[in-house]
Amino acid sequence: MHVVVNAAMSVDGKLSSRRREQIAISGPDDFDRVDQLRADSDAVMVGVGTILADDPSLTVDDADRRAARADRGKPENPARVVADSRIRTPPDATVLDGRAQTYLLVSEAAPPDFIEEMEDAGAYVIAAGQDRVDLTTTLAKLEGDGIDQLMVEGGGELIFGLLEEALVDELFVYIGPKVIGGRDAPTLADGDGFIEDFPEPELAGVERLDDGVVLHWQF
Ligand SMILES: NC(=O)C1=CN([C@@H]2O[C@H](COP(=O)(O)OP(=O)(O)OC[C@H]3O[C@@H](n4cnc5c(N)ncnc54)[C@H](O)[C@@H]3O)[C@@H](O)[C@H]2O)C=CC1
Ligand SMILES: Nc1nc(O)c(N)c(N[C@@H]2O[C@H](COP(=O)(O)O)[C@@H](O)[C@H]2O)n1
Repeated sequence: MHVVVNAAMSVDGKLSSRRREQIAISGPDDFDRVDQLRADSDAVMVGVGTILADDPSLTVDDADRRAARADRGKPENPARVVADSRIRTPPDATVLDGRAQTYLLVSEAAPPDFIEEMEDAGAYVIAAGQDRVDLTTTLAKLEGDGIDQLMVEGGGELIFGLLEEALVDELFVYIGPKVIGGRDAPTLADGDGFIEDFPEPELAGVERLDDGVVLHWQF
């Protein structure tokens, strides 16, 4: 499986403010680039923190891109994947609207009645890991289901979890003209942080876009 992480961050590395509400960091050209990345992917993944904060659709906006996917024999939209250890995804979340297949990755600690509720809402549930999702195992199961190209849109906890398990192949970071600040605001990679063996990706590209810049890193 090839894993591509994409996120937009402020000048000071924040994905949002301490209120964890969605903030417009990038502009229309960057959203178009992100839409193309979605269209090129078999699935788009987020953590449940992003579901609760943003309620994203994770679908492809551009009708031509959806049609091009259908011409290639693929579903119009990539599958959606949510890492949600104990199931906090609301049954009325937009990712469960039936516009694409949705996988919920949960841990063994997920309450069985919640699992049933999610399955009733149309999600395909994959469980691995004691207290939090075992990302290596669950991504391998997704690959077994035909997901070869996985795009990850955040947030910071999930991105760190993937980096920690050396599961990231590429990272696109849009840096927009805003300073958000705040010690409790989410950053690109949260979790416990590294204290040694820091991942050291190579810079593969730099592009000016909207009023900011996209950095492309390869691991
Ligand atoms: N600017 C941008 O591009 C984006 C910004 N955001 C922002 O990020 C914030 C949400 O990010 P976070 O709170 O960090 O939540 P998150 O979206 O990273 O989700 C974290 C949750 O994922 C689940 N998880 C399960 N297994 C895990 C594992 N092995 N490793 C890590 N997480 C695991 C846990 O339930 C954990 O609480 C919101 O404020 C949202 O607006 C989110 C996506 C993109
Ligand atoms: N690329 C980008 N730029 C920004 O300025 C952002 N705030 C975000 N946020 C993420 O974009 C996703 C929106 O999804 P839908 O369009 O609703 O499908 C979501 O994951 C946000 O967290 N991204």
